[in-house]
This record gives sequence, C-alpha cells and structure tokens, in this order.
Amino acid sequence: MAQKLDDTKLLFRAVIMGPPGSGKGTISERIARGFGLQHLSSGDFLRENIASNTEAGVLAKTYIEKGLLVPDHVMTRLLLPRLEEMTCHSWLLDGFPRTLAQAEALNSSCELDLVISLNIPLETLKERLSHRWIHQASGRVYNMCFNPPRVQGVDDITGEPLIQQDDDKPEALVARLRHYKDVAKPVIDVYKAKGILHTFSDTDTDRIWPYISSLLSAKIPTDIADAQRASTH
Ligand SMILES: Nc1ncnc2c1ncn2[C@H]1C[C@H](O)[C@@H](COP(=O)(O)OP(=O)(O)OP(=O)(O)O)O1
Ligand SMILES: Nc1nc2c(ncn2[C@@H]2O[C@H](COP(=O)(O)OP(=O)(O)O)[C@@H](O)[C@H]2O)c(=O)[nH]1
Repeated sequence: MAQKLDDTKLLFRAVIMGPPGSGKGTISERIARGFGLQHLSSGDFLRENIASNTEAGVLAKTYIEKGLLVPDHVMTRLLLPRLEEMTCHSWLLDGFPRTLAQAEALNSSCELDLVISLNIPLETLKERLSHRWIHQASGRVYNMCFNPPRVQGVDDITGEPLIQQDDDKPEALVARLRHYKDVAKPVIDVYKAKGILHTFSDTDTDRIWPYISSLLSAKIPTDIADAQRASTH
C-alpha cells in the first residue's frame, strides 16, 4: 500500500522495467501526464550529470561511451540521494534498478508499491529500434512511424538534428537483449516474490496502455493523483 508520510500526504512509488525499445519511456510519459507521478529516468539523469560535468557524470561517461552499464556503486550514489530529496513526491523510476545490487540498494532506501514489467517480442523490439531517432542532448525519443517529429529529422523543441544510436541497430540489439535478460531476471524474481510485479505483453503500446492505466487507477488513490498533478503543473 502507498506509504503514509503524514496525516494528509500519501505517496506512491513505482518502477518500470523492460528491455531496450519496450516502451518504458513512452509509457512513463503517459503515466507522468495522467497520474502526476514524477518520471525519473536513469538515462536522462546520467545525461544531465554528463552535460554538467559532475564528478559522477565524468565517471559514468567513460562506461557509457564503451556501451557498458555504469557500475552499481556509481548509480546508487547518484540516484539514491535524488530519491531522498523527493520525500514529498510520488514517483516512477525508469531504467533503475537494472541489477540485483541496485534493487537491493533501492529496497533499503524505500518501499515500492508497484513494478511494471514490459514483455515485448524480440521482432517488435528490433522493428521499433530500427526506427528510433533521438535528440541526443535531451534524450527526447521519436519513432518515424509511431511518433514522428513534426519536421523530419529534427527535434520538435530545439530544431536540432536527430540521431540514430549505434546500439539501436539490429546486430547490437540481440546482444543487448540477452544481457538485459540475464541481469533483469533476478530483479524481476525479487519483485515477483514481493507480490508487486505486474507484467504486460503485447506488440503495441496503445494496446498495453489501457491495462496499465486501469491498474494505476485502482492502485493510486484519487487524492494522491490529484495532489501530484496539482504539484507538477
Ligand atoms: N540503472 C543503470 N545501471 C547502469 N547503467 C545505466 C543505468 N541506467 C542507465 N545506464 C547507462 C547505460 C546506458 O547505456 C546509458 C543510457 O541509458 P538509457 O537512456 O536508459 O538507454 P539504454 O539505451 O540503455 O536503454 P533503453 O533503450 O531501454 O532506453 O546509461
Ligand atoms: N511502432 C511502434 N513504436 C513504438 C510503440 N511504442 C513505443 N514505440 C517507439 O519505439 C521506440 C522505443 O520506445 P521507448 O519508449 O524509447 O522504449 P524504452 O527503450 O523502453 O524506453 C521509440 O522510438 C518509441 O517512439 C508502439 O506501440 N509501436
């Protein structure tokens, strides 16, 4: 159940998991908009730290440039203080935890209410990522079929060019997915054992979304959603 902070404030904490291309970012945005949860993306947070040259950002960059995961102790040192600042907010974490060590660290700092796991067929992931274009500085994501930019090849907000990441190419994707499965399995098992895991399988985000939306409507008391929406607008 949602954690009670004081007599008036209830908080809701959720995690979204899934392989690259499964729609975590897309669904997180809809949840943030629809339910007022603060969307915290580990990838966006790393990019912000890299852009502002923080000590952790400089260190993280050396791993990301090689296509590696950032070590657990660097991730937890970055993310957990950020979560501790959010004591009055309901949030949705996207991209963290990725490993069992990260899940254990998160577990010792807060209690989660819900974990959403996206289980999307490999062929769908390959197809989506081959059409994924991003605005590198902000991490804004487009898909040339599903949510194309207003002007082909440029970011809607800044007008800067979009790029396609090397590791979104099909050859790199198979290895990434294998790695995701190996690392995520024990994390998923932990949340399953806690009884907070909800798995969604389909080829289309628009078909999954109504189920996620009704789950959240049932789990998030209306007063939390209203209060969070009011504080984020
Ligand atoms: N929890 C984490 N642990 C370790 N490294 C991380 C974590 N989150 C992000 N990173 C690193 C490795 C990623 O390649 C990089 C960018 O993350 P992210 O934006 O989530 O993109 P991604 O390409 O790995 O995944 P996705 O396609 O699922 O969004 O940052
Ligand atoms: N064709 C199609 N593309 C989708 C769908 N859902 C998300 N996408 C796109 O697929 C890509 C991966 O989605 P994203 O939310 O970035 O997934 P993440 O890597 O898990 O965060 C992006 O380009 C999205 O715009 C869908 O249902 N159909």
